Amino acid sequence: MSRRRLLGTAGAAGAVGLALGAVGGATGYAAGSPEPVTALTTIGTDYLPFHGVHQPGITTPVQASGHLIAFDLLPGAGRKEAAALLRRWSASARTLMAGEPATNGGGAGGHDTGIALDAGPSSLTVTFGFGRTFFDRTELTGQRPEALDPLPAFSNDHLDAGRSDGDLWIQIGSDDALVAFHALRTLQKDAGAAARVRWQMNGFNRSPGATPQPMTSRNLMGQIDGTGNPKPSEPDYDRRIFVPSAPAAGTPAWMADGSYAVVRRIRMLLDDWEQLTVARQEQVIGRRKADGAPLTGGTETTEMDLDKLGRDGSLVIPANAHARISKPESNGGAAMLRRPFSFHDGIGDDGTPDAGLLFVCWQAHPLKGFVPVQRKLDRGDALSAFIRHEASGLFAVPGGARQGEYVGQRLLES
Ligand SMILES: C=CC1=C(C)c2cc3[nH]c(cc4nc(cc5[nH]c(cc1n2)c(C)c5CCC(=O)O)C(CCC(=O)O)=C4C)c(C)c3C=C
Ligand SMILES: [Fe+2]
Repeated sequence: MSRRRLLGTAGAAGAVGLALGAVGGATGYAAGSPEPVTALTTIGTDYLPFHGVHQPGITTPVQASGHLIAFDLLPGAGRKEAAALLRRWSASARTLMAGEPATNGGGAGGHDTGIALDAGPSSLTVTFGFGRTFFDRTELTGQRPEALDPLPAFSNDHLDAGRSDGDLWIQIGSDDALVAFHALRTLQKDAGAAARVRWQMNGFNRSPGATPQPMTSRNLMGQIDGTGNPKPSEPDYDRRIFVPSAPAAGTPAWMADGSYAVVRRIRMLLDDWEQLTVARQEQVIGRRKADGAPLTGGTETTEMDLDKLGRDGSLVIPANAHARISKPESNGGAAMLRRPFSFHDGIGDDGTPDAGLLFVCWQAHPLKGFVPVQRKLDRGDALSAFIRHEASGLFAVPGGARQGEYVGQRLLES
């Protein structure tokens, strides 16, 4: 049974999937065994469409496993080669997100590597973006959005140029690590003679089902991280995250329904952080560690009371608390959708964990999202003493590919 058929059955309804499983559909570890075959869990069957108004992987729930990868076009590769590459990448993304084997598997004879065999789509998303340098290399400078102007330098930056920026960027996410790695290998092979990897970062989040009920994920500092994100129920949700369908003057038409991704590799100084008492850690953020509730009381979803004073007359949520400073109300309304992965790359040269946050945030314009907030954080965030920004990227992520289109077609064929 092909991965596609598996999806078609199990993805349609759990009961149907179960029924087919019972009549012998091969679902992985049980294949070839005499035991009755068990249907995929919902983690395997969960499927997100490739085609749509927006690219997947922006407002879709963050997955357990992720790869961020930037490519530079190779000498001799221009607009034509870039268009062919985006066409190949889009075809692979569509195929893999549907749970089918890769058509350009890269093994001898082009067969699929088999890394994701037996698994369902597992919420795989693949998201493509263009970096500032892409536009000169492809002689599309006139189509470069001004929103791709370089990010300002911040005092807390320790940026490694080799792990920053890039002509092209891909974000891969899946709730299965093998499905995510399979997509990574396939897309790397698709790059062929057109582009080479500039940098790659691997991340993770909590697995679905690990907690008794779904909840906001924790980061490697142990904090509930994501509470203050814009909510789909809020009237300005789309406006904050996406470029309008009819972009304003100054924004090229090909960015309609697109978004801008700011990517920061943020090292956490975990040895220092873990020296703090929980009470002190909570003062740094302004929220309780156990349940993410504001220090002013309530539950995770209760609004912070920024004016509340304690018995000693000082602010309950300190003036330099991270959650206070980063609030839209403290930044002229600037807001972003944070969709990060944690990372851990072993022990660094200094003997401390090379671990932290692959901070990915999405906004309609970086000057209305990341930039003003980071400027403010840079000046007085209590968290700054415990983190270090080590790499940075800003990418224009075009709207989703409609049926029959590839991602970026409206730019590359403009
Ligand atoms: C410039 C943007 C931001 C960076 C960089 C950033 C780094 C960073 N944040 C945490 C942990 C938490 N952040 C929280 C809230 C929060 N952070 C930002 C922005 C940046 N964070 C925003 C916009 C917000 C939401 C503020 C609001 O509207 O309430 C929180 C509190 C819980 C939550 O709302 O998610 C935590 C915890 C780390 C560890 C980190 C770098 C490693
Ligand atoms: Fe934050």
